[in-house]
Amino acid sequence: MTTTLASTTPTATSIAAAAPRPGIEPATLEPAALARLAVDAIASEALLTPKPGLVDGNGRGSHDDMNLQMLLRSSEALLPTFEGLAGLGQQQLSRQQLRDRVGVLGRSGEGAMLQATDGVNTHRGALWAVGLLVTAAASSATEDETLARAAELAATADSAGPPPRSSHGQKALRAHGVSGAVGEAVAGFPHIVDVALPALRSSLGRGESVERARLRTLLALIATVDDTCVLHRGGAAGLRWMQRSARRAESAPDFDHALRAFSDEADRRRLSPGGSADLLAGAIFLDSLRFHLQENDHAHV
Ligand SMILES: CC(C)(COP(=O)(O)OP(=O)(O)OC[C@H]1O[C@@H](n2cnc3c(N)ncnc32)[C@H](O[C@H]2O[C@H](COP(=O)(O)OP(=O)(O)OP(=O)(O)O)[C@@H](O)[C@H]2O)[C@@H]1O)[C@@H](O)C(=O)NCCC(=O)NCCS
Ligand SMILES: Nc1ncnc2[nH]cnc12
Repeated sequence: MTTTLASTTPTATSIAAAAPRPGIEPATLEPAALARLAVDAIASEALLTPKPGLVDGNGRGSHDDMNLQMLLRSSEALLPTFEGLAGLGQQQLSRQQLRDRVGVLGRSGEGAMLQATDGVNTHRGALWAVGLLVTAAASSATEDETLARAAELAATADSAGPPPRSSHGQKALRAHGVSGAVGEAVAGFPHIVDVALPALRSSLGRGESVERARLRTLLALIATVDDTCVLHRGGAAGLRWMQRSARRAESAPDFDHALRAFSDEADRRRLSPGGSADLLAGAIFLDSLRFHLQENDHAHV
């Protein structure tokens, strides 16, 4: 049985009321519905405000070459790629065949993103993380299975791929010995599983708003991720400052004031936690998947 996506917007109360359940069935969602959830997750991250160093509803953060409209255009441009990835995930292919076809589609998605942004790298990391999760979710019965399949896909060599390019991430990886976007995926997205989803769900469980829960989740990620975007611009000292500031803001008595101050200072220092933003989108995607499946499930009771 396949289910199309109900056009419902999660509210704090409805999400908090939905207890985790084993045995949910992502594989019953149509590729188009999975793709819409993926794009919505990436767009929700962009719209979340205020964020330290990142583009948000207040402005460009520490990015001279991006703005919110560009990020929203870029998210929407990824819709056909996500739908194609979910379709691939549902085909009977060997692991290697699937990896190679995902690589081809992922690179063409990067092309669509760059066309929508006149060449600016807005969402390479989001396409990588959420693309793997969408592919995996299309044929998985639980959240754990989705994460395990995504990790397996990331760990499989892309035999159709070009030689690795010299990206900011590659340079940070060499200079600082961190594992970056690839290491995160191969390890099964530990920052989504152990940091982001617990932060998101515990905040929602306490009755906080969806927006507050996502801001707390972003801070929890910034405090722990070795973000190659921060390393590229600020080196090890920049990363240490970013992580310490996120921890302080997270536990400050006046959360809104502390987050605003952190955001202003990160903008001023020109530091941007783009990797944490992408992992937040991944966590929102997984959580929204669970929410919609529960909604659909309840509708059938
Ligand atoms: C395998 C790929 C990820 C490519 O690998 P590559 O080594 O080229 O990529 P990296 O640079 O290492 O990382 C890619 C992006 O991942 C985000 N990221 C950073 N750290 C982490 C982390 N610890 N965990 C998870 N994710 C992380 C980050 O993306 C965000 O930052 C982008 C802006 O970055 P950049 O342009 O470098 O920096 P700016 O500050 O904007 O530049 P300046 O203004 O200073 O000039 C932004 O896009 C955010 O998304 C990293 O950039 C993968 O892409 C790949 O192989 N693709 C091939 C196709 C494929 O197989 N796809 C499969 C799935 S679809
Ligand atoms: N909100 C954002 N601002 C800048 N870069 C990003 N990469 C992913 N999300 C981003």
